[in-house]
Amino acid sequence: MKHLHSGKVRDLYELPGGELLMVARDTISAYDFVLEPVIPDKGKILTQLSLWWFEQLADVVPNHVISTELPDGAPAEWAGRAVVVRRLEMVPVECVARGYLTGSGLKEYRRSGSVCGVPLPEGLVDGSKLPEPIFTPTTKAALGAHDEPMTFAEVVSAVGAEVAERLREVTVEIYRRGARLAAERGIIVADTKIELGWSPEGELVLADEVLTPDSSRFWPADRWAPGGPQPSFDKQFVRDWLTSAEAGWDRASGDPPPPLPPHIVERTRAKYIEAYERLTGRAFG
Ligand SMILES: N#Cc1c(N)ncnc1-c1cnn(CCN2CCOCC2)c1
Repeated sequence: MKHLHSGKVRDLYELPGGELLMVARDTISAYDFVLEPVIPDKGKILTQLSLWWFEQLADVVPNHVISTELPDGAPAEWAGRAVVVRRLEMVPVECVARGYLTGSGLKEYRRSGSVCGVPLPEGLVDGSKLPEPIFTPTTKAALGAHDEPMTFAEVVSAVGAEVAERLREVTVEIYRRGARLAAERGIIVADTKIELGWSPEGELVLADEVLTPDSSRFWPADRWAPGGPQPSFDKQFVRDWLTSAEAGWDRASGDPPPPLPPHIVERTRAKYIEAYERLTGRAFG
């Protein structure tokens, strides 16, 4: 099959019939590096979580999933982490919704009191819950470049008013539904990025992955403490080890980080399984 795209953690292939095959790798990224070694089963765990969310959200927006059966010719090791999807005309906007202020949104807020042109109350800090979830779209930067924030007016210029309104409505609704369900299970979804595309029939369809720790910030709710960086549900063991004296890594050097030790790999794998089982109520395996 023909390779089309590679992201940090997933690849896209073209199948003979014109559909696409989206394959999740077991790789994990931190501090803008793809780390070594992989986290066993991460691709399968997050693919199964995303498939579950697609089912939960089918009443909000149709999705691009065709089949989870491994197509002929695909390596057996892709089983469980490869999804046959419809080929769409992707919308040229990264659709992001935020329910909490952190990362690039916090930086923009500190400079301007707003995020993507949306004015926010004074006095917010890192990790603050926003009064309402907001649509904070960005451009789709080329590989290696940074996505740039877009105001809603810029989205309108890019795709027209009606589509812009629909992008905002779908993105915020998916965030609200995901954040509410996750909160009931002890996980804060601080923000999420979705990808939307047009089907040949002109329908707006949810693509990519949805509400996974790769597309969203997952925080343990019982450790939420606004006023500084929040612990990551899935990546905190990795971040703490990489910045520990034991790792001996100088982040400012630009050198790639050292490989993760086995106990960090295993504890991180366990966190992905914990997120899957708490959210879906299903045992992984
Ligand atoms: N999903 C999807 C999809 C689709 N259903 N139809 C056409 N194009 C795309 C597509 C093309 N690029 N991306 C960006 C993110 N990719 C995700 C997969 O892994 C590689 C990166 C999405």
